[in-house]
Amino acid sequence: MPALLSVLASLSLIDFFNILFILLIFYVLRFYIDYFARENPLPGPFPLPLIGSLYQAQGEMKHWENWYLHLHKKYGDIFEVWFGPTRKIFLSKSGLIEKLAAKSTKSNFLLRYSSGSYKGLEHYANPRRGMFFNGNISHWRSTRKVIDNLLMSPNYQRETLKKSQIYFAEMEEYWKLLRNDNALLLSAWAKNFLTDLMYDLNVGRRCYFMVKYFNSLANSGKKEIPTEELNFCNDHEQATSVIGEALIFFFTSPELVWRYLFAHRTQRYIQSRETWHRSYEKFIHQRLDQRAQSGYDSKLKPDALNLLLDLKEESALNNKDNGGDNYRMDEEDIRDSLQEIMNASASTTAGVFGYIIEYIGRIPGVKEQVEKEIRDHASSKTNTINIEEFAQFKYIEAVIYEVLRVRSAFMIERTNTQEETIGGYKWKPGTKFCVNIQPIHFNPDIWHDPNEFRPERFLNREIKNPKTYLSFGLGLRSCPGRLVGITILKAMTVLLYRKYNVELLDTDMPIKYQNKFANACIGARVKLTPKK
Ligand code: HEM
Repeated sequence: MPALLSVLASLSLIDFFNILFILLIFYVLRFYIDYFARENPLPGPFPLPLIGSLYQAQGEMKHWENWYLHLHKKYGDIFEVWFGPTRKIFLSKSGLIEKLAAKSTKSNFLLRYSSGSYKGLEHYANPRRGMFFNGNISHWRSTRKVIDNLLMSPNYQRETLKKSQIYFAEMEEYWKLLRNDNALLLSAWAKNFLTDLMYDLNVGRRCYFMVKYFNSLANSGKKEIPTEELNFCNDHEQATSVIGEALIFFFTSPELVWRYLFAHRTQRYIQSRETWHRSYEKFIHQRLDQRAQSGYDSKLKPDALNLLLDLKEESALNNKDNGGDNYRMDEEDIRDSLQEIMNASASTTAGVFGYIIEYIGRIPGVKEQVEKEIRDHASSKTNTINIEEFAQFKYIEAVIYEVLRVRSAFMIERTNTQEETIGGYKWKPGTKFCVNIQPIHFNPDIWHDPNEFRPERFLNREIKNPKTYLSFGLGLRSCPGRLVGITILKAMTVLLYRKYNVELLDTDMPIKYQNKFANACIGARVKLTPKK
C-alpha cells in the first residue's frame, strides 16, 4: 500500500488523465465486446457505454409509454433495450408472454428483479424484504399470502368503501371552505385523500395529508396539525417525491455512476428513505405496545400492520420459518411491506383517478352515461352507499377499466429462474423481460377499434382473451390491490358525480401526466358546482 501511494504521489496531472483515458478505453472495449458477443442478438436502439440506449429517449419519448410504442413500430414484437449496462428484452405480443402469465407456483417467472441483478437498487431497497422488490421467491410468497388474504377479503372491501365515503365527506368540507367556485386540481386532492385513506386502512393511523394540502391553498381558516404529524407528512412527502427518480437512477446506472460519480445523489435518496423508515419503525413499536397492553386477546383490527405482526409472532411461537432457508419475518420486513403497500397504492390510484376525470370530461357521451347510471342507482345525493348498491355501477366500473387499458400505470418486468425458450430463442436464467403493454392493449386482433375510448367493451364482454388485459400485471405476481384500487376509484367517481356538476378545465390542452417509475395523471383541473 505505501508503495502504491508513493507511485500515485509521483504522478503528474497528465499521467493521471492518461491513466483515466486508458481505463475508459478498456471500459468501452469491454462493453462492446460483451455487446457483440451477447446471446440472441435482437434489433433495438444501439447502446452507448454507461447510459445504454436511453440517450434516444428525448422530448415526447421521455414518457416511457410513447418510447416503447415507437420502438415496437420500428423493431417489431420482440426487441432489446439497454438501460445503462442492463439489457432488457421487450415482448409486445400476447403470444410471447404466455409463460410469464402462467399462474403456477412452479413458474420460472415469479421474480420481478432477481437478487444481485441491480446492485444499486439493492443498496436502496432490500431485495429479501417486502413484496415489490423481493428477489427471494419463498420470502415473497409468505408475505404475499397474508397480504392477498387481507386485500381480497370482502371485509376489507366493505371497510374500504365505508372509509372512502368518510374521507370523501371530509375532503368536501375543505372544498366548501375554499369556495366551490374555485378551480380544484383533482389529481392532487386524490393523492392526499388516498394517502390519508391508505394509512388509516393499513396502519390504523389518522393522518393529515388532506389538511396539509388544504392549508397550502387556504388564505384563511387554516387547520391545526400536531407538530409530530406535520413532520411525518413532510418526511412521507419528501421520501415519496424522490422514489420514482431514485428507482430510475438505480435501475439505469452502473455501479461506477451510483457509487462514485453520483455518490451524493445516492446518499440523498438513501437518507430520505431512512428518515421514512424511522417513522414506520415508530408505528410498529406503538402497535406492539398496544397489543401487549390489550393482552393480545382483544379483537385486533385486521389491518395490514396487525396481520403482518401476527405472521411474525406465529413464526416465532411455532419456531417456524416463514419462507424456507431459516427465514423468519422480522420488523424490517413488516416495515418494508407496509411502505410498499403505501407506495404502490396511493399515488398509483390517484394518478388513475386524474385520468378518469379527464376521459369522462373529454370523450363525448361518457359523462352523460356516468350521470345517468348514478341517477338510476343512487337513491340520494348524500346517503351512505352500501356494497350492494355499489355493485350496480357497472358502467362506471367499465370506464375505469377502459382508462386503465389506454393508460397503464406500470411497466411489467420479470426475470427467469431457469433456462426458457421465448420467441424461438433460448434464454439463460437471469434474463430480464419487459412486457410492452401498450402494443398489446392497442392490438386490433385482440380489441375492436382499439384506438376508440369505448367503456362498453368491458360491459359487452368483447375482449377476445382476458389474459391480454395487463393493467394489473400478470401471473401470481400481479397486483394484490386491484380490487381495493377499483373500489376506491369507483367510490370517488360515484361520490363526485352524484353531488356535483363537474366542469373539466384545460380541455384545449393535452392531458398533463408524468411518467417516472409509474404513469400518473397530474391534471384534472375542474370547477365543481353542487347539483340542485
Ligand atoms: C388502480 C390502481 C392500481 C394499479 C393500476 C396497480 C397496478 C399494479 C401493477 C401493474 C403491478 C405490477 C404487477 C406485475 O408485475 O405483474 C402492481 C403491483 C403491486 N401492487 Fe398494485 N396497482 C394499483 C393499486 C394498488 C393498491 C390499492 C395496492 C395496495 C393496497 C397495490 C399493491 C401492490 C403491490 C404490493 C404490488 C407488488 C406485488 C408483488 O410483487 O407481489 N396496488 N400493481
